[in-house]
Amino acid sequence: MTQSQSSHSPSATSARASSGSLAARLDRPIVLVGLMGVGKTTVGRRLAEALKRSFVDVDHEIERAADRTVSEIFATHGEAYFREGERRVVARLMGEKAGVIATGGGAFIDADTRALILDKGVAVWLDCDLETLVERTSRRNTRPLLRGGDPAKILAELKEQRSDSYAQAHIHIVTDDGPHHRTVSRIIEAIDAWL
Ligand SMILES: Nc1ncnc2c1ncn2[C@@H]1O[C@H](COP(=O)(O)OP(=O)(O)OP(=O)(O)O)[C@@H](O)[C@H]1O
Ligand SMILES: O=C(O)C1=C[C@@H](O)[C@@H](O)[C@H](O)C1
Ligand SMILES: [Mg+2]
Repeated sequence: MTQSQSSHSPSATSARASSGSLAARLDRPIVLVGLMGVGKTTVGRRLAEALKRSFVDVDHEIERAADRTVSEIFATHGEAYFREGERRVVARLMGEKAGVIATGGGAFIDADTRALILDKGVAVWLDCDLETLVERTSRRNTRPLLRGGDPAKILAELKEQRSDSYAQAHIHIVTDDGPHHRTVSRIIEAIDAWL
């Protein structure tokens, strides 16, 4: 979509209008949670732009601090070590100025991390169907949990195991393959209604 089409579309206009009021009223970080490939990083960055807030991706923060990729951390130190780092990074971010935070897919499953996010932030569960997750995560081989077998089966199991935890988020958004600005608008409207 071109810039001029986007700036004249009704949903882009309504995203701008409601982002103004939300930016003034919300004093907590917006924390995106949900399964691998649902779009937390992609949508989170655009949401932050719409709200003129800072954006932090927890996976990227961990990689920066460790000077290693997520895959290397899993391979060298194991998942428990990664979760500890994840908990520490989320705790630090939740104490900082209100911005937009994209978590890694497993962060909200850890009970301590989840409690912190629910206490100090507004948790938004991004959700979509399994086929879409399988297709999107197949584009890059950066997710260690999907390497141990059939990614479709692993994602189905994770969806089953994790949905009760994700459902504790303050807000639930079922996304589609539509333009990102539409998802951003829907998140802003849902937070406005929640406030
Ligand atoms: N609404 C969307 N429509 C089409 N493609 C999308 C959408 N959202 C995300 N994608 C694509 O899906 C892939 C995965 O998205 P992204 O990395 O943002 O997921 P994530 O939720 O951050 O995953 P992880 O938990 O592994 O960090 C990317 O290639 C991204 O461009
Ligand atoms: O769902 C998960 O547990 C993960 C998702 C990714 O974002 C990374 O945090 C890591 O690959 C683990
Ligand atoms: Mg991500």
